[in-house]
Amino acid sequence: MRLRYPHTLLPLFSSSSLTTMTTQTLFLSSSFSNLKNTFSPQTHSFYPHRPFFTVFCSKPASRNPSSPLRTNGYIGASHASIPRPVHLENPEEKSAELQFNILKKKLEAVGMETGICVPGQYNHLLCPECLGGDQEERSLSLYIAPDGGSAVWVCFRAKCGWRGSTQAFAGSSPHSRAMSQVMQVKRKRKITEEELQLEPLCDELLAYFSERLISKETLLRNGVKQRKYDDQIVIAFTYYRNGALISCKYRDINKNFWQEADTEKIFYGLDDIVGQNDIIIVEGEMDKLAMEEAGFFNCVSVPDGAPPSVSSKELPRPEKDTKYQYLWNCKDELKQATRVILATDGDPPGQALAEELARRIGKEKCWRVRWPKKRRSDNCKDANEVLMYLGPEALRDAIENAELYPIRGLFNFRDYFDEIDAYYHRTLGYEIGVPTGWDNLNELYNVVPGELTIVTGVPNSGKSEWIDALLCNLNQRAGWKFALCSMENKVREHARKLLEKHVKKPFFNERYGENVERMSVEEYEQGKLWLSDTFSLIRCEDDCLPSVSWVLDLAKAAVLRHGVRGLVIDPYNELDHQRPSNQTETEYVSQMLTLIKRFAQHHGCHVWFVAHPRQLHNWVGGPPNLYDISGSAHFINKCDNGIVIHRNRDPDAGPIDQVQVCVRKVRNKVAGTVGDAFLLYNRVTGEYTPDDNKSAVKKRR
Ligand SMILES: Nc1ncnc2c1ncn2[C@@H]1O[C@H](COP(=O)(O)OP(=O)(O)OP(=O)(O)O)[C@@H](O)[C@H]1O
Repeated sequence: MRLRYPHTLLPLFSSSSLTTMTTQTLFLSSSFSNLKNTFSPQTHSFYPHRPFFTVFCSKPASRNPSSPLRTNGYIGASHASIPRPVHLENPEEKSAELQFNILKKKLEAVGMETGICVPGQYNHLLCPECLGGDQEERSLSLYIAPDGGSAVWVCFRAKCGWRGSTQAFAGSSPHSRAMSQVMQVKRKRKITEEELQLEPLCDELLAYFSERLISKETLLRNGVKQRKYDDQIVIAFTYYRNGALISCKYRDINKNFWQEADTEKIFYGLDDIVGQNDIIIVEGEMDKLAMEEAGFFNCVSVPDGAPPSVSSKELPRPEKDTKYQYLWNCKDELKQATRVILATDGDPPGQALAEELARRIGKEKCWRVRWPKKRRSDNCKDANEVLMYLGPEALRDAIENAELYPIRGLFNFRDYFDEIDAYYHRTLGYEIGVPTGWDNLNELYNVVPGELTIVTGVPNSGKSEWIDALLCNLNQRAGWKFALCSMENKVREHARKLLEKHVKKPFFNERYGENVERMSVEEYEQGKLWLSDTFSLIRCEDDCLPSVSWVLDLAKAAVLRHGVRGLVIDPYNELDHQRPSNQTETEYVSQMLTLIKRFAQHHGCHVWFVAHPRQLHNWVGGPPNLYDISGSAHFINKCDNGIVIHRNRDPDAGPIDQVQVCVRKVRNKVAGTVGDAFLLYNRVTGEYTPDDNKSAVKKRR
């Protein structure tokens, strides 16, 4: 078999010629028929048109799964994966074999696996540059000339686009020349409408656009043309910059898109946004045309559609940002715009495109469009659908009602109106807090979900007792359930104290029972049910101290499993407070309280956190200050409510069962105000009642 060098391919293998290679020249070349005749049977499956077309065109943008040009454009080349032997019988053939082997070595030197490569065909390989991305696609299309003496390749992954060519021998004598260097070529062609043989749209295509409500005038203004490919007429969208034709994108009857080979990717309609303050970016040429029908000329379309999803990676450097080159190469036009309206498709890829564009343009000047409903259930997908289904007025409305592009962490009150409405109408309940159960204290303190109350007081002042009594009241009034992390309490002691308050009878009648009737077995059994139903216990079974995050994780589980509305952590010093050596206690407390507050807010759970005051040297028996809390002033700074529990121990100063509840801080005026309320403590049942003799409440806001 004789291998003949196809003269149409010769220019490919000089360093400059690859850039001048066009789809058209390859496509129209009469030599393909020669090739076909010459290389049978090896090339019997070699498609003269489509494969060249697909190899040397940029990646098509269509998301149509049936598209033969989709994703990697390899449809015509799949047979290349079947290795075919090359039979070389005479000296010329041996020489061809030699140069093919040299060529293979060169290709292997740049990382290509040439084991299954066949001359005269398109071979699918793993691209050594990008390794086929996450999917490890065989995205490199390698064409080896039928004589095995030269090769040209391109990677079809938009993010890679690696392309190049090489030949076995740079000169005439294979033995006298060193191996030529592998070249990478990324230069862009200059094109003209004449060269591309673009023609005015025929009546059939005008009718096609007319059905989509795109007028002839709009088509003319945007230079929409047609072109013959094979026997097919395709739509040609011309891409101009400063009045010069830069590229052309084609669309066939099956909605396959492809771009003129080796031309720059720019926005479609780029000249329309020059000097504009407001710019609209859409996802396709049809949408750009639709925008014009609605009166928006300041609109461009991206040249190659949307990505499947938002990239999780950092933004690449502009020169490496292959897919979005069209943004970088018109950055001046974009820079002068003060508002960029992203009117991409409403589907996930369209939204991913909006996000990718916004990431690059700067979200602060981006707006986004929500497409209106097409029918009762589904929304219009894009601008052209809005135009077709709802008309130009609706399209104008959609653009005029574009909303600010969301920026993570930056909100408007509007974003919270549902929540604020619920607050105003008090539909969630407890918006103004649950009363404590003691009328005099209710004027000062009410329990609001999601808040943090710090409770302090000197040792034995009755902090834990008072909190338990409060929980019992809240359960009785509002049915709240609680998670208890009370490290100092034995479980049975804690159960006793809670049951006494609930049943209002002593657990025992010895000593403190004072001949008051003891709770009956029935009452006790019922009480046990109430205990189990109302409280979840957070306890560290082993000897080590629990950390705050450990407690909060379990509290979260209690919220989700049992619907608890309150968490008690009693006391602070029984938690594990190991901190890094470079962190002060103040910093640590601040961070810890932030964690607790986040938990409270996120789960709408009120947290009572008991903290002891530091040692009071000259204590004269009065209530301590919140600033006396050991560890940090952050306790008072960060809490929503600060309460000091104090009890009188001097019979001359007043009744010794009197408890002073000093409300020292109330951040939320809806919840109460600062002041003191006096309760009387029942030693037998642990209950508290308002002290009627001391009903005056001091308010010192
Ligand atoms: N007003 C009061 N009159 C008399 N005894 C009280 C009063 N309040 C609490 N007590 C008793 O004081 C003891 C300690 O109460 P409690 O555990 O609630 O105090 P505390 O402030 O939490 O203590 P600690 O600082 O040790 O954590 C209990 O036996 C309780 O019955």
